Amino acid sequence: MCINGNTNSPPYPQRVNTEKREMDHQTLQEASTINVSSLTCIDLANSDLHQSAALLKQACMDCGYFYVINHGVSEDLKHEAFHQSKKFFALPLEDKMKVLSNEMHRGYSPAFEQNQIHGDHNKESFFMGTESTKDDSHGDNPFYRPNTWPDSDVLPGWRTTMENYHQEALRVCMVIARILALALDLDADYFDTLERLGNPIAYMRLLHYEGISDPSRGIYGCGAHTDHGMMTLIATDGVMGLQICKDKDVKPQKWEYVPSISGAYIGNLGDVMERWSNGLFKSTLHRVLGNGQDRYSIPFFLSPSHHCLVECLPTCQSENNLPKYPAIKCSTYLTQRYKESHVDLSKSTENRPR
Ligand SMILES: O=C(O)CCC(=O)C(=O)O
Ligand SMILES: [Fe+2]
Repeated sequence: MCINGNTNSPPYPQRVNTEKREMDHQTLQEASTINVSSLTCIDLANSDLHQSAALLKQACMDCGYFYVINHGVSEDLKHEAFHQSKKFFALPLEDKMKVLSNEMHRGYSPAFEQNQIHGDHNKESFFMGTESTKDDSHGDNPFYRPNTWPDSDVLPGWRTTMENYHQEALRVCMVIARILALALDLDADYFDTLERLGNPIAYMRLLHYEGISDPSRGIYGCGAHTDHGMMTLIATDGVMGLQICKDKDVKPQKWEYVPSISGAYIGNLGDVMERWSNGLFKSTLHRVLGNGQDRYSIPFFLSPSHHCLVECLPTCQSENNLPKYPAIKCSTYLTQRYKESHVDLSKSTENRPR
């Protein structure tokens, strides 16, 4: 399941046990027909960055999905984030509705939100972004706003846990961004500039899937989509559900499960990265199926700064390979993609990138 290309490391120790646990978890009827994807492991402790870059490049050209190990996020913090997430979703609906998603799309969204166009989504979620006030340098920009938090009397420590986790996930993404730069024949710090990842748009979403999907009726945990930003870092509670479709044009579509590996993140690229790389790196179609049991996950979505001009990277074009996508400001692109994937019931012009 995990192809660990780092020949200096021992095989990833959790591999066998985790696979068994995942298969125990999945309760779908036809286990023998389940396709499970093999993904590359990127080891962030590998000091040979060029070796990691070569591995990541192959993974990004193939499907843009990979595992991330030795990322340095403590298991305690991750565990605490899931624990607090479960506590929030276990609150009575009326308590959760007190932090209903605001016009900035931060806060709680109940299951079967009525504005998604890729099927009904049988999941509830809580969205938060980089904490920012109107008075700081971002002014009125909708991508940088204050978050909505549950009452600290009801959930003590909740906000601190989520802010710490957000900060750690961002740190990991910044490390991956350096390896991505090398994989694209750029300097390692190419994405680190103020315009690119200096003030990134960094959202995190707590998700609770309620277990039931019925694709024949258009009901999914999460319908087929690509992520809009640069990259996503996903932690799950280990319950199977995430599937990828490497070639969306092949009919019938072939879906492969991406199992979680204990201690590892699942990383994937989004559409901004596909545009930047002129289509060399893939933003792959994915969805989540319910399999009869609750599932919790925490995806973290990284996009460049709102004013970053997303245009074909210098190393991804030539006389024979001209830019395929017009240059576009990051905030314009994310707003446009959000509108395309949601029916505007709220009349809100603001954005919530995925
Ligand atoms: O829950 C997951 O595993 C993936 C969620 C996802 O794809 C998304 O929220 O964009
Ligand atoms: Fe996604």
